[in-house]
Amino acid sequence: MALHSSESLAGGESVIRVQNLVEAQPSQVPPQYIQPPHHRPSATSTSTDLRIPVIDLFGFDPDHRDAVRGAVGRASSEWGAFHVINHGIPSSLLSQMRTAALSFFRDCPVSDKLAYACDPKSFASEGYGTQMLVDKEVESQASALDWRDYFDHHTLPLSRRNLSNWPHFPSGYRELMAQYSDCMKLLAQRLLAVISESIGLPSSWMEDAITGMGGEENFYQNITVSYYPPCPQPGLTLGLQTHSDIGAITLLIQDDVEGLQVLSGQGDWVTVQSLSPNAIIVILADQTEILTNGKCKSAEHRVTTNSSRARLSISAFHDPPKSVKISPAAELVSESSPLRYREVIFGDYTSSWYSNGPQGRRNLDAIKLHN
Ligand SMILES: O=C(O)CCC(=O)C(=O)O
Ligand SMILES: [Fe+2]
Repeated sequence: MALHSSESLAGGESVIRVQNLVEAQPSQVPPQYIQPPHHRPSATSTSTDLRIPVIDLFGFDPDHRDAVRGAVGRASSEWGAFHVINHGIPSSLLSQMRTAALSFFRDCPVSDKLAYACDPKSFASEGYGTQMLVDKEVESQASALDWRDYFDHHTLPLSRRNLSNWPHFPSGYRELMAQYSDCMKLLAQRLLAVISESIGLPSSWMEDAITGMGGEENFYQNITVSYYPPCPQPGLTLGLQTHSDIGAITLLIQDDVEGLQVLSGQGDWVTVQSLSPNAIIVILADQTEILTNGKCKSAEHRVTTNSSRARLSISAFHDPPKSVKISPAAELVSESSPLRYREVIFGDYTSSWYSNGPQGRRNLDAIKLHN
């Protein structure tokens, strides 16, 4: 089965990005992007009343710590996703990052972008890509290709950071991305401390567990810029299929085009509102759910498409290294709260995720203990 149409582009590389498909102004999407009926946005229940929580962090002021801890604890167990404001990251950095990322996708010629093409044969390789890997789900037609192009940056630890792998256009992009990476790392660390405290554990607990006590060199971060071109048939497609994030905590910014949706506890899809350009969206991921024995929820989410405007988001993923073993905190396991997940090695978990496809929370469900 042909999973993506291809055409020969400058540089002789046979590859297609969604953005190139759209340039031909098709009235219909190619069949490989059409979701099976039960995955289509039109077939799933969407709530317009619900909103993910908005949490004021008060710049991590100790005088507000108790209130912030309570709000983060509630949002983590009910939603696994929330907005944060007054997080300490300058709004100018967020807007410069959005502008630079959009300019790379909009203004950089295709042939220049393809100079950074990621390796389609390896998982999570760095660079400019689109969903090309054939996971079992796409192969069996249980899902379809994402209506999305992206640029993945390996940002941390510093030993993985090589600025020459990142866009040279627009000017200053590389330095800006490096600065953004450092700021997001700091915010992730501060949020992990609040989350640890919210479940009654020492502030350093989550970060120690994720890094396997390995410190800075074991604090992994990837930053993905996602670009969702307008889609002629939004009812049939998804910008990004339903999934939960693999790692520990994702920090995301979006532009003023909505599209990200989170699944509520009641089973309705809730659109993440375009709040203020300064807000950052926090999405808790699978390893956080495992470590907290289910006290924090890994949010199931997806991205819908629209026919009029391209959408941009920037996700900073914070992950354990492949070798680290992740299992629920002994302190959170008791007779009234039995062990809910078996231990995983993070590298095994990611391999299974990439070869099976996310299928909602299937990979997390597969390690659940039913006791
Ligand atoms: O584009 C978005 O808003 C979400 C991106 C996302 O969920 C991801 O990259 O894992
Ligand atoms: Fe995600």
